[in-house]
Amino acid sequence: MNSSPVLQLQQVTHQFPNRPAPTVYNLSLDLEPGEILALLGPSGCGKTTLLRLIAGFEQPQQGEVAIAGRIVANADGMVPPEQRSVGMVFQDFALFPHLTVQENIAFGLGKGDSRGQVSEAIALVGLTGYERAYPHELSGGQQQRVALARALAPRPSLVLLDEPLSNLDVQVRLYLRQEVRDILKATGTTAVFVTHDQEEAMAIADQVAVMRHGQIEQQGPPEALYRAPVSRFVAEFVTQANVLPARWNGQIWETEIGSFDLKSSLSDNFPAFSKGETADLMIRPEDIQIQPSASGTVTVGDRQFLGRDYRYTLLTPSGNKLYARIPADRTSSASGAAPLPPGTLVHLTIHPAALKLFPTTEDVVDGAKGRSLPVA
Ligand SMILES: Nc1ncnc2c1ncn2[C@@H]1O[C@H](COP(=O)(O)OP(=O)(O)OP(=O)(O)O)[C@@H](O)[C@H]1O
Repeated sequence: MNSSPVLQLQQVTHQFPNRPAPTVYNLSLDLEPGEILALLGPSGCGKTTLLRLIAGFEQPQQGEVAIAGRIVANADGMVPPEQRSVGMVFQDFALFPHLTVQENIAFGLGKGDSRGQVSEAIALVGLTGYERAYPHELSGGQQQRVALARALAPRPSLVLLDEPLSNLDVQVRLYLRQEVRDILKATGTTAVFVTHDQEEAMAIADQVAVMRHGQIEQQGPPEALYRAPVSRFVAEFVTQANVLPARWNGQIWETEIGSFDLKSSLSDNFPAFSKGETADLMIRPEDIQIQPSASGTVTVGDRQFLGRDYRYTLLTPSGNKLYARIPADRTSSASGAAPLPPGTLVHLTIHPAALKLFPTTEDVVDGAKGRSLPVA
């Protein structure tokens, strides 16, 4: 089996003429055959621009893009999109309204392609029987399946999907997530898709690349990003972790909610610290356990029922917020943990092995600002 990368980017840089800084900067990545890669990151980090560089709608000023072993773009020139063996799926479906399902799918096929490829692609996305329907006669989810069938029908080396589910209702998104993954896997398709939804990225992709300021901050399987985020940014973006300041007292890390021995959770490249220094402590919402306690210093601010679990908003003595996710089946009679009404004083239990420490940074994920907590 040929295991050379289907997609290879080497030190790719792209800057729009009217922008003060590159949108994609010195970015390298490899994608193996049959793998699905999610480009995940906040608005404006360069995800779509990177996808357009791969598709051939933008040309890099530096570096090189190769698809199926062929260089398709560098600073000297580029192969046009239609000659890259790449299928595209867009957020707005981009179907031709005056063409039927089968005509839309046949549109991208060359002369040498068979009619059988159209019916094969229609069957693949579960739309057999809808061949003669027009896009306006289909639901949003069905239209996006037509777009996926159209992208897959020519059997491209690579399929690129730009926020393919973001125009759909939440229910449709949830089942189409699984369907898209199943279809890509069934056909052994190598794919890159853009999303700013971390749950979607984790659900669909084999590899997730978290982008920030035009670079990949971390790339790996979803589990690796979740368990071992390399930075506070990745931790907050991927796990929506709580972050609070911790101070090294020479022996232990002190925080507003307790002290922790963090020897096992310090990353190898963490700089040496001296007494009194502070760092950012990451606590994942699912690693917090709460018990009602009259001597507790943290108060339940709010409680939301999310089906399988409760999401508690906890207020620290200084009034800042921490989020905890507690399984809903852990009833108060069994463990005293849930459901607790707002106003309850609680004691927190957090296993130190689940914690991570990062160098203090001000540059946090949008929307996560203002969550920092003072050290007691
Ligand atoms: N054609 C363009 N000309 C100038 N600047 C552009 C152009 N396209 C994108 N940009 C800028 O490049 C930056 C990255 O845009 P891009 O669309 O790649 O981000 P993104 O991560 O996909 O964001 P979003 O999730 O909001 O779609 C933004 O600051 C954007 O304004």
